[in-house]
Amino acid sequence: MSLEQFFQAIDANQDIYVQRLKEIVAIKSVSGEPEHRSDTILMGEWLLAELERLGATTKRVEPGVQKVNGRTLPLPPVVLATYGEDPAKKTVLIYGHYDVQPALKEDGWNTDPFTLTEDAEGRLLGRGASDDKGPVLGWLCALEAHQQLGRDLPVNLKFCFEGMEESGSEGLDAIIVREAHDYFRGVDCVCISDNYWLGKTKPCLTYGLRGVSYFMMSIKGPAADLHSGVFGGTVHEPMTDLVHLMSRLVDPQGRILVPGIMDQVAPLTEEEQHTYEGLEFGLSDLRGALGANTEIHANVKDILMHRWRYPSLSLHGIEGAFYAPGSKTVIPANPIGKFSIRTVPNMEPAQITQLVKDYLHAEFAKLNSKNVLEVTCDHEGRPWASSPDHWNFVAGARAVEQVFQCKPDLTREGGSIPVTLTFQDALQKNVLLLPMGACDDGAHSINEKVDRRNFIEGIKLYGAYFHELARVKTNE
Ligand SMILES: C[C@H](N)C(=O)N[C@@H](Cc1c[nH]cn1)C(=O)O
Ligand SMILES: [Zn+2]
Ligand SMILES: [Zn+2]
Repeated sequence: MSLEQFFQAIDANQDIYVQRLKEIVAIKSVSGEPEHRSDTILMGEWLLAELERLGATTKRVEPGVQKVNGRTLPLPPVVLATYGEDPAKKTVLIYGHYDVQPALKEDGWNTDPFTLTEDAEGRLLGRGASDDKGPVLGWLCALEAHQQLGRDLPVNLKFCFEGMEESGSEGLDAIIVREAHDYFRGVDCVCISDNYWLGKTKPCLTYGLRGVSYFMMSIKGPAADLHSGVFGGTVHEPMTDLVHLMSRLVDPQGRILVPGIMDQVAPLTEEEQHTYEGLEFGLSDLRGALGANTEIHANVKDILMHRWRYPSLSLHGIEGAFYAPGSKTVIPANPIGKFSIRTVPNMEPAQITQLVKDYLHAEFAKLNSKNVLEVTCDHEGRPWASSPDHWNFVAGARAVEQVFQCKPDLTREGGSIPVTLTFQDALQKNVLLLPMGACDDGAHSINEKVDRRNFIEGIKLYGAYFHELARVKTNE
């Protein structure tokens, strides 16, 4: 089949695809919120039904249960599917996630986060539009378009879609390891579309990710919240201890204050130095995505190195503290500070957790507080760094050239998709990250969007990738 015909079909169907994206953005699959667990499961079921409609053989895998604040919640299903089993064709495994980050209109969204809304610039606004419902749906649209044109897919497909990626991918690693020589037998390469272009115009292929270790720091004091007029000045206030400890984690220049962390970072090699050259990325791209001029580093190379190859520590929030409008005079009894460390090669998650715990307990001891500190690591995912020389990347680059008439940038990513390393290790196959979204999509933020252009050209890219995979020589 000429790719031109396929591209025309995607253009002709684009409104149907956008409508379908609207349908799934409306499913509030927020994995981190127990009240949306049933919606998250529903989203998994939507995918199972859609895959079956497209003629795939599906398998629903239950990862088990999760304990949240004393409640036992079922984990959303891992959706596995197979489409085509022709031994003469290569088999590519596609991974994506159907859960999303929390979103409230009151956070500052201009539109309802769960109603996909297109603005005058062709931005499709809605939670998950870019991360990761747009890409997940995109793969299925590329498959459907082939069927509508009466064309065979040039590759066999396997799918693995999970519903807990935004909450530590609980249960997934064990399933991948278990299925590596069973359901995933015969897989030749893996492709994940769950990150973003460096800028707004040029596509990229991605060969590295940072890991993430997510911490909860609880300070327990009085049995219940207190009246600050009655008790203020007479008790050790948990918030005072917590805010002090949180201020000891990272300085305003982004330097991590926990001793020993930077010692583990892989040294910078001459070869790596060159990977920051010639990329289509400038300060204006960063500022555009930030919506501000608040960058720490002055030049592009430093910015990218601090996103890709150095760790960072971010403070996310405080649970159990007063945050509503008004001026409630309360002393919170048990606030929980949340922060995470983005990890890089050669950091070892277990050692990082120990360093953080030891440091925070030592700092807490200096306060002579009678409150009780507990530090836990909620989830940890390892960093991943690969090489873009594999034929899987060659196929990805050729697909980019077919759709965008340019060579892709080769990038690493500051975010984390811990399952990438699991696939690479358990299957012993190459993993390519092939993003659909742009740098300013606002994933995890308010007003998340995917541009109509990225969504539609992204579907073309996935189809072109299937064809280039079929064509590429495995020794290229
Ligand atoms: C890059 C990917 N789309 C993503 O957003 N991953 C999350 C994974 C995560 C880990 N803990 C919570 N979410 C991320 O990088 O934050
Ligand atoms: Zn995400
Ligand atoms: Zn994602």
